[in-house]
Amino acid sequence: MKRIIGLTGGIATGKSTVANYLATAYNLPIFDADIYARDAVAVDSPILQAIAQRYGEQILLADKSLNRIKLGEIIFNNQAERSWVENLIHPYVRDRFLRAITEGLKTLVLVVPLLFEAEMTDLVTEIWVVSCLEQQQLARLMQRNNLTLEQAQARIKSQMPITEKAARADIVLDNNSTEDALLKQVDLALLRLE
Ligand SMILES: CC(C)(COP(=O)(O)OP(=O)(O)OC[C@H]1O[C@@H](n2cnc3c(N)ncnc32)[C@H](O)[C@@H]1O)[C@@H](O)C(=O)NCCC(=O)NCCS
Ligand SMILES: Nc1ncnc2c1ncn2[C@@H]1O[C@H](COP(=O)(O)OP(=O)(O)OP(=O)(O)O)[C@@H](O)[C@H]1O
Repeated sequence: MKRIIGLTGGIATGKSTVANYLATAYNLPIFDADIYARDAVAVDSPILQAIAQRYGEQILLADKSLNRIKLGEIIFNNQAERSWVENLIHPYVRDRFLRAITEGLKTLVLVVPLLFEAEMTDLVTEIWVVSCLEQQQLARLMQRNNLTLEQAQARIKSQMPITEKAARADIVLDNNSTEDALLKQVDLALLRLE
């Protein structure tokens, strides 16, 4: 049976840190929902055209690509608009995952920030949640993305609370301490469910 790890967590809780380690230390193939979601809105794609029709040409940059900051301002502050955008993009992301799973080797890792929210748990055989306290999450998010407190809080609030995600995990990776401490838990998690 294939082993398909669904790696999730809250925004900026440490998913990419874990995924990079799984790729470099264990040579595991990584498939990332955020990258597929970017492909979905490539210049001239039908999905980007639909977005431009709804929000006007101002949602595009001079080179016709998506103005991600503007779309973020809309969807992280308005649940109805977020659902509208997600209904366009998530089926595309799911389809790309399905193809990756069919073509993939024995063990693969799907990095899916919205694994629960977008109902993609059926794609994976085990769920890992990278978790940290909201204060840490806020600090890391504000620093990495250069966001104000309000902007960072809006993004966090648009996701399922991390405690709920942790309650539904097979493995919870605690990322309140150092990166080394996080990666040691990854070593154990890989062994535990083998
Ligand atoms: C709004 C957009 C343009 C902002 O782009 P930006 O470059 O600032 O962020 P990026 O795409 O790298 O996402 C960063 C993180 O934001 C969070 N996030 C993204 N979309 C959502 C969403 N719809 N709901 C909650 N959190 C989200 C995730 O934790 C993600 O890892 C972009 O996030 C987007 O297109 N979102 C809708 C598609 C989606 O749901 N993507 C999630 C993966 S399926
Ligand atoms: N244990 C840690 N100690 C200090 N900084 C950390 C730790 N873990 C992660 N970070 C930093 O926090 C930020 C978020 O981590 P990372 O990018 O791995 O999160 P993510 O869950 O993949 O984020 P996103 O949902 O936005 O894709 C990064 O700048 C990362 O370097």
